[in-house]
Amino acid sequence: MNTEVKKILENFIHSTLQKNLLELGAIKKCEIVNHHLTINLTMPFAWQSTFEELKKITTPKLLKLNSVNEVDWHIEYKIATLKRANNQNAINNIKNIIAISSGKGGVGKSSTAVNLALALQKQGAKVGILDADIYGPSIPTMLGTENQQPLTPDNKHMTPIMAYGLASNSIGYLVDPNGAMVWRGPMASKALLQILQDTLWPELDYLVIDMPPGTGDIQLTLAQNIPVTAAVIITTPQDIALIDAKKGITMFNKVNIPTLGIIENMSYHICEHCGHHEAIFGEGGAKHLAKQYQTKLLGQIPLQKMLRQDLDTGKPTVINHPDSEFSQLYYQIAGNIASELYWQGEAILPDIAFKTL
Ligand SMILES: Nc1ncnc2c1ncn2[C@@H]1O[C@H](COP(=O)(O)OP(=O)(O)OP(=O)(O)O)[C@@H](O)[C@H]1O
Repeated sequence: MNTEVKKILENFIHSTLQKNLLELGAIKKCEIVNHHLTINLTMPFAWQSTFEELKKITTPKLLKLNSVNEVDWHIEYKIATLKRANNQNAINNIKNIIAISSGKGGVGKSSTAVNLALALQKQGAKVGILDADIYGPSIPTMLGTENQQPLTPDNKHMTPIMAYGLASNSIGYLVDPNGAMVWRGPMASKALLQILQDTLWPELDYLVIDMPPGTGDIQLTLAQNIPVTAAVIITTPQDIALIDAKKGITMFNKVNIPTLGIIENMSYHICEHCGHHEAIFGEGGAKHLAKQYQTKLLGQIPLQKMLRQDLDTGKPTVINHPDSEFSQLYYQIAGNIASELYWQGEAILPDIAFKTL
């Protein structure tokens, strides 16, 4: 590799990189032919927006070199399969499972889960979402798929419902909304595990699971029995939500599932008229909580009418307003999640993780 090019690539520093691109082994080709530089990268975690930054920052530097007058960038993803908590068996075709959880209902767990799943996809990954929220399965409405039902080609397995490239399954596709509310205890956790296992998931780098809110028996049984890689806790800034978020972290600790971090939703309100930011539910709580439990504050999402309106029409903001500042926030948080998962985890061979039906 040309030493000057190498130096420029080595010097690219970013919060998603704990090693530089060369140490990570991400540069698969770096070749100059007739002043034409070709750089091929292979990344083990979803990284598309940082790749765009890399190009923007380093291309002008590379073009200043005498030996280069054109730069051609390529990226491909071979997302690493990371060791699951408690060495559980993998679900067929799924590399990594991320549980999105909240100690308390109504904090925006499902809204965040669906936008993050779509944002992970935009970051270059193959993604699915499982709505395990038995109390109020809202993902079908948020994806605009509430009138669809999974097919059962062999009367045992289900084909997931595809929406915006996401593979989804939900208890909401299978029972009517009123029926879902009466599910209790072992029956609910058993049904959810069955949905997870009996869905014919396509090959997925990440499956996002929208967990039922709370920290009771159902949540504990699920956390224990799903081969989760790591959990993310959603909270709002109110004291009451933060107290419950603590219970969530404690629950995951109890079953040895690492908490990747906390996302604070409805963090502040942006005035539609003057753009003023107001922390109506209080300030600093999630940051303090993350510090106290030695985990990260992965991001803060404002209270914003557009986020709710987009979900109500079945087109989450990441799809309906992909260039908005709110979508940028979701991309950033998704990038943080993918990189944190990789750096905190231990890569294992995918063929060990995969089992056949
Ligand atoms: N940042 C936000 N700005 C505006 N509205 C939001 C925001 N986050 C969530 N909402 C709205 O708040 C309501 C509750 O959100 P959501 O269903 O995601 O919460 P939840 O924690 O999953 O709830 P439950 O525990 O009942 O399943 C929804 O109408 C959603 O559109």
